[in-house]
Amino acid sequence: MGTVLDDIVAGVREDLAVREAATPLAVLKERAARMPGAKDCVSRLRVADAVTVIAEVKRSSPSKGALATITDPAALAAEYEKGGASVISVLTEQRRFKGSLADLDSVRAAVDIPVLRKDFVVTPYQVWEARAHGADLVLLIVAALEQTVLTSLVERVHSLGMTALVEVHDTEEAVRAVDAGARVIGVNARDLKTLEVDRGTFARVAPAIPADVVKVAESGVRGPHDVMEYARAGADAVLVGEALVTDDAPRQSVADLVAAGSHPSLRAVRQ
Ligand SMILES: O=P(O)(O)OC[C@@H](O)[C@@H](O)c1c[nH]c2ccccc12
Repeated sequence: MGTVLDDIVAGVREDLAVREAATPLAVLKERAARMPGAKDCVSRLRVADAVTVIAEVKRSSPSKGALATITDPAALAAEYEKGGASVISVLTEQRRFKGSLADLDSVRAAVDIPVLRKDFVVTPYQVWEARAHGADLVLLIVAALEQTVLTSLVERVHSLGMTALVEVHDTEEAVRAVDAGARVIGVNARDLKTLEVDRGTFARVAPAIPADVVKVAESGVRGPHDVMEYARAGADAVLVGEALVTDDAPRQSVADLVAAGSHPSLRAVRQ
């Protein structure tokens, strides 16, 4: 029996085959060419004296099941932006996360800040798709990719002007991400093979990431306190989903996380 990650990727490949049959790569490339260029993300994610916030549009997850209905992802994303989010993450995986490329389209049209396509990207077709739908960043998960494939996908993302957010869960994967040319690395506190969350993961893995690479702490942020913990461990940004989609006042909650990320007490530890 495979891991949760194997199961998800198998489903993603099936859905992908359907889209590939419907929309040839050449058509996607034409659409991508007509899109406004991707926005620079590194400078927005790494800001002096502050941890930035990536706020996620997420309906459901394999670990928790249904989280929120989110009938209007554009409206939610606009709230996140007003609260001070630096980037919006949009889950586009359909089976487990109940996302879609249509969600990406509506969020893209609703906000000015960069948008991340969050999916299980395993082929160049999905990278073109991300650009054709206006994404500025693309998630690439090291645990789901062989090294040569990872390297070529990072290159493809960067060659289309987008930024790869390369996700790791341990030191070995962090080294692979760096070798593959990642400029932004996300350390996921959730193990995608078991779905368990360990908030200590970031602090253990961060030392393996070079100083010039942007460090994102992903998953398990419950509120301002966790943002400050991740900040003290050296995070440049945090990626938050569940705590925001299950909140009645997402704009205020993003604002609270942003405020925690620039709390004066963090200056001394972060210089
Ligand atoms: O909902 P949380 O615990 O705040 O986590 C958000 C985000 O990190 C999580 O959705 C995530 C991180 N890496 C992923 C890879 C695929 C799907 C989802 C994810």
